[in-house]
Amino acid sequence: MKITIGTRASKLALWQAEHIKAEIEGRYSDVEVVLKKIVTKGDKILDSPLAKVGGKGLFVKEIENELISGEIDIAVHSMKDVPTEFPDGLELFAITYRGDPRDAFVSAHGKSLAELSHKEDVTIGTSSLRRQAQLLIRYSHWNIVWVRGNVQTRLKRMEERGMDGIILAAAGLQRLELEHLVQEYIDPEVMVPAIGQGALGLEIRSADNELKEKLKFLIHPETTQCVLAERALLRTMEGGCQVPIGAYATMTSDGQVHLKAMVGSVDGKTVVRRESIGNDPEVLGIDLANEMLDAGARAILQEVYQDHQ
Ligand SMILES: NCc1[nH]cc(CCC(=O)O)c1CC(=O)O
Repeated sequence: MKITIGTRASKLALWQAEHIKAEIEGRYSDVEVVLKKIVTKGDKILDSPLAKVGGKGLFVKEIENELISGEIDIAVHSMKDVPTEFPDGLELFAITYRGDPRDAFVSAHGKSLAELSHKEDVTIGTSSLRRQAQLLIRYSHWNIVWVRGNVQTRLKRMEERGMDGIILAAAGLQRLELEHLVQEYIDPEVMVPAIGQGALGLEIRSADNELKEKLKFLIHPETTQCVLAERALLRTMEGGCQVPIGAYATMTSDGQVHLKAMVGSVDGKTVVRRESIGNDPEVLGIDLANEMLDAGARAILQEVYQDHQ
């Protein structure tokens, strides 16, 4: 049997696809997995201002089209880039084990966030409103600048533009064997991670029952429950990937889902934080989102959408 995985061509995407390929081939000696690289709209406009307002699914549409037409059988995504809605005929079949969910600080001159906190004229790069908001909550006098592109490009821009550092996902740096660049890992309480950060997701055709049967071993039940709660919250807030929303869920020792979330204004001046514990990830995410919307998140998000249209 041959299975084709569709993937973006960035080093990180390829690592993730290779990782799933190795898992499948390690499990079945009679299955051959091949990778097909696909260029997405998001890849083409990476450095344009358009990418900033990109909208939902900039990195997945072309891949989904190839799934529908049968060119590929599986799409491997970073969970945090997967839209909350799927086209007819496709589904998010598996959420795999979650790696490191944290954000990481890469420092240009070996200084920690605490050391930089007293300095004037600090410039930090990020490509996420979530990270920007959470940096400004603590360090309101810092200058936050936009860096886009894949992990390697962002590191290069940091040097070229003389920034003091950038924030990246720990999981991405670890997968690219760039862990040595991390100055510090930021506690998820201080910087709440992006929805699904660190987990991988497999999208397949809903009707492909044979493949589903074969791949069910990749499903990680605890991660799935946690990420489903985070995604229910995001969906209820109608947030794409470019919103200042963070959510991170863990399992309690008695098997419940503990969801913590924050919504912050882009300038870091207003923030709504809530947490809750429950058994049903969907209900938990939806209820917490509604509670937060009523507690000020609705106003924050409306302002973000107005400014970024
Ligand atoms: N938005 C890009 C992206 N998508 C997934 C990761 C990292 C890996 C992950 O979170 O699973 C990154 C890089 C980053 O945010 O620094």
